[in-house]
Amino acid sequence: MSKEVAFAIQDIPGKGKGVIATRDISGGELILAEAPLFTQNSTPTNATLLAALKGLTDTQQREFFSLANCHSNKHPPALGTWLTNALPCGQNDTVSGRTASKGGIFLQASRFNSSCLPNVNNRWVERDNKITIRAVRNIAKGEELCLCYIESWADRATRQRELREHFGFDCRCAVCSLTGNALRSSDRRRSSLPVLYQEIAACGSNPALGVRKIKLALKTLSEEGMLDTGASSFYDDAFQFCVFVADVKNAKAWAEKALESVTRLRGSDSEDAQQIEKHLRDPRTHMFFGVMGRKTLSGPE
Ligand SMILES: C[S@@+](CC[C@H](N)C(=O)[O-])C[C@H]1O[C@@H](n2cnc3c(N)ncnc32)[C@H](O)[C@@H]1O
Repeated sequence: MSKEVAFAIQDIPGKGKGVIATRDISGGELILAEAPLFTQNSTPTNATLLAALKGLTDTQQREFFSLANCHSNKHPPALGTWLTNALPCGQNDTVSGRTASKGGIFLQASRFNSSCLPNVNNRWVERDNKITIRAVRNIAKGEELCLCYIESWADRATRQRELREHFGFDCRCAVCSLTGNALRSSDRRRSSLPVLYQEIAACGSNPALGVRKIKLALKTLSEEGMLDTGASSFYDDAFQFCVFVADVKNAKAWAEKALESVTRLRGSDSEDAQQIEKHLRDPRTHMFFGVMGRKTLSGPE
């Protein structure tokens, strides 16, 4: 991590507290690595939370209850505070259906607000028992640092419904504030992404079509300003299609894009990055190399 702390937690008008960059931050930079105050399985009850809180010091209990609680009308304080602040401790990805089996409360990481065009990404590092937060792009001093709490590949009405129901606020991020044609285009692009994702997954017997659809998905992400956060799995899929048909040159080109993207999002020490790096060195080591007979596809533009 860089010598100088990159952020400060402060009051943000209309959002309670939030996190502001106190200096310029480079894309991929590790901003925070923090151990949880405590963790729970992904669906705790008020009783399991109270039992966990008993194991904490008075100061830690006060710190927990000083976090935001947007569910104070619906749930007891411990559960309301958990539901407002818990972050996944494991892989959490609603598009692919992976859901973390536990969550955690973090005194700093739980202060990051949400945007549908986030500039930071969270990852749980099991080995270190810590959550890490990285910049997904260059960030200027003074910008607010935001995660995205929900699945961002959805139209505005869906995103707003989720954020209101689970986090009690009306999102006014740059994307939710679009109007007219700009909003319609954004909605169309974001709604098309989960469909493309499924279609690409079904292209195993037609890698050439798979790569064409991947290029369309990447164009869509780029137009939506989401390449930084959304492209890595598409790059990896394109790499795999090239591997199926023993297209070494294009497999390497896609793997390079995947590695660059995953490293920025998750760090070079992440399992995903290490796996891609291994295949980048020699795509022939991939278990599905050449399973479909030789063919030349295309590389990234
Ligand atoms: C995990 S907390 C984030 C930190 C919180 N703002 C605080 O004061 O501690 C989640 C809560 O922050 C607020 N919040 C997060 N993102 C927001 C946004 N984009 N606009 C308004 N409020 C937001 C909501 O009240 C939400 O329930």
